[in-house]
Amino acid sequence: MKENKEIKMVLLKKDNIQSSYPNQQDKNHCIIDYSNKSREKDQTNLVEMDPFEKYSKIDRKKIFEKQIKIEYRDKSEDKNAIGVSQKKQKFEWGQYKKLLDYVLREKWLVFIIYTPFIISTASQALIPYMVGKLLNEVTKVDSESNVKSTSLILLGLIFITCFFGFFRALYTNLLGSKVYMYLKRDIFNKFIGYDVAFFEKYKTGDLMSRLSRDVQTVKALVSFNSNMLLRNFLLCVFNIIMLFVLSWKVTLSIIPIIPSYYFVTKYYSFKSKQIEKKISDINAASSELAEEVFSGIMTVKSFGQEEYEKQRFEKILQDEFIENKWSGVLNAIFFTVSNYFLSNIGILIVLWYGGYVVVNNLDDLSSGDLASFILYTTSLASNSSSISYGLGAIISATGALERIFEMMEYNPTIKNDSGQEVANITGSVKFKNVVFSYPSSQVQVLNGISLSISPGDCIAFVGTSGSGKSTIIKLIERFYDATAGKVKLDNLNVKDIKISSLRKHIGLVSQEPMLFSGSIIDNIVYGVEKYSIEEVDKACAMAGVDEFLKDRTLFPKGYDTIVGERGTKLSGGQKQRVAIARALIKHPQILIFDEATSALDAESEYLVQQSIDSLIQNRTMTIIVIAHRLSTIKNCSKIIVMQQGKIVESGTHNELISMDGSYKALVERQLSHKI
Ligand SMILES: Nc1ncnc2c1ncn2[C@@H]1O[C@H](COP(=O)(O)OP(=O)(O)OP(=O)(O)O)[C@@H](O)[C@H]1O
Repeated sequence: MKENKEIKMVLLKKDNIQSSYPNQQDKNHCIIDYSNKSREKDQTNLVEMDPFEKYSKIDRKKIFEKQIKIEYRDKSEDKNAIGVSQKKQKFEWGQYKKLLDYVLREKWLVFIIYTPFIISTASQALIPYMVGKLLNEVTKVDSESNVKSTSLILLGLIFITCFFGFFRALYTNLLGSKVYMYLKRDIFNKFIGYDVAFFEKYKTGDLMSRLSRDVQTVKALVSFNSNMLLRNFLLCVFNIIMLFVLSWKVTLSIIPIIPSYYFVTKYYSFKSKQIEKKISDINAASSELAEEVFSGIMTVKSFGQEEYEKQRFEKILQDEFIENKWSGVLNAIFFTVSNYFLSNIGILIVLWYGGYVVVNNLDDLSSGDLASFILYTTSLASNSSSISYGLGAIISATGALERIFEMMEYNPTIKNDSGQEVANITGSVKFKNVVFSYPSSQVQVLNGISLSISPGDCIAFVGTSGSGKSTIIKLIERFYDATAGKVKLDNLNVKDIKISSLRKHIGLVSQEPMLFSGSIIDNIVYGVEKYSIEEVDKACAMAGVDEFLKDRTLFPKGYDTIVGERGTKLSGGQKQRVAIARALIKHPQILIFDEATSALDAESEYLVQQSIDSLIQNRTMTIIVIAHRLSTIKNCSKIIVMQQGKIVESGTHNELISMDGSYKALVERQLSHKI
């Protein structure tokens, strides 16, 4: 690890910084991932830079005061180090083959789209030609009947273009919406089935982007961009043919304009993509800040930090404004050059040289043909610039597809569909020499845990913070697999039990109860297919929900009271009691309380504690508790004391007190602090 004094010596191109983030285990240790490839190639292009300018959450003041250590990681050779979103995007056929599978689920629609597509494109291509023909007729004397018939043909072409164009647009949008629905459904269904490690590997923001922005990009590709690209390409080819047919001499005179159009548009889309990327990064930073501030509004207010947060937001807004300003400048330049300058210059050349050709009879070109020629020229210009737009859209869609399919092809270590169904269990749990490290870290969190819990036991885990108590629960629930050793339920290795079957027998009440928006009863019967109202009443009575629901002035709708988003309309204690009722209605053989009262105030803690204590005393299932309350711990058949991933003591309350060890110290500390 390099010390901060080196920070100013780091010479890196801005684009070479991949990410900078604090180490999860140690906030005073920060990691900067960078790619060093271009260092050898182009030393002159390197600049001394501040690697933290990307609005990372790292406290910059602390960095420069050298309170934080910086570790640089050269990721040049590490292909997986760069998130897909940061890879250079290019066309990849493999991704499109996967997308094609989705598109071809609607074979008939694809077939239907291409019929109106071909007809509308062909008729549109003929319109400029017929305009020229009409002009020729108009300029002829005594040719009224031809004017009429030519006008009718032109009208017919316009009608055909509109009619079939409408159906083309309608069906391509329908196809795009269907692919969008299939893809979004598959993404959600895949994600929800993945193991917990997946949700640690990818940030929630990334998952949300796959489901929103990326699928939207793919939808735009299917419903619009791919179709338009093909249409523009066909029109370009047709325009060029028509220009040569009308007059190869005048065509040669405007040839230099066509590539100019193409290159101006290409440069514009390249530059605007760069600016868009910056704007989108800044935008993400502002959303992140707003989300953080609004979700932690109590803390912000209690520390009186409203002004500070306003300033942080203002700084981001200013940066966003500058980038938006540049985007505006770029747009103004582009539209002036392409729409005003190049197109008008093109028309001028055609009229000037074409007029000269017509007047001097240098080619077989009439004034009507000249009008067709101008229309084909402008059509060619706009179609060729649309092609480079379309190509840009395809490249962005490639990136989106790559990100989507990378996550959809994630291979979870814990699979939902393997293992056997277990209809009934007695509720015994065994750990045999269990060793465990979290997938995201090398640190060994459990070091050879062996324990045995008999059916109907009440076991309490106590110990210092970070000693591994909650980790044990996660292994019983099989959120993770033990790195070594065995976790057994009723003498069956949990790895051999089907996940849904395993979790059906376990009721978990965690520290922060997660309620879903909906009514109280919706939350209680969450995940239960069949229930009777008597069962709900019984679970509510055992959990103490009936205690607060009795108050009809506060809860006039009883079970049907809407709890609000994440249960915000209920107090912490009320939410926790609903969570207990939710665990009980499953009739679990193993009931787990993981610090169920620690996030509550004293009054709520007392009420929830009463429910837990009575459940323990009248228990009909195995109960596992992580708690610091002496009353709860005392009533358990066994207390396991943990320290640094190891069991250091175990026994009943009285046995442990007589051992005069860690447990006794813990109890004394608790009594002296009246915890
Ligand atoms: N998802 C995770 N990824 C990496 N490390 C983790 C993860 N969750 C917990 N840890 C680490 O595992 C260790 C044990 O954590 P655990 O939550 O089991 O402790 P605990 O005894 O329940 O603590 P507390 O009483 O404070 O809740 C801690 O050092 C913690 O930093």
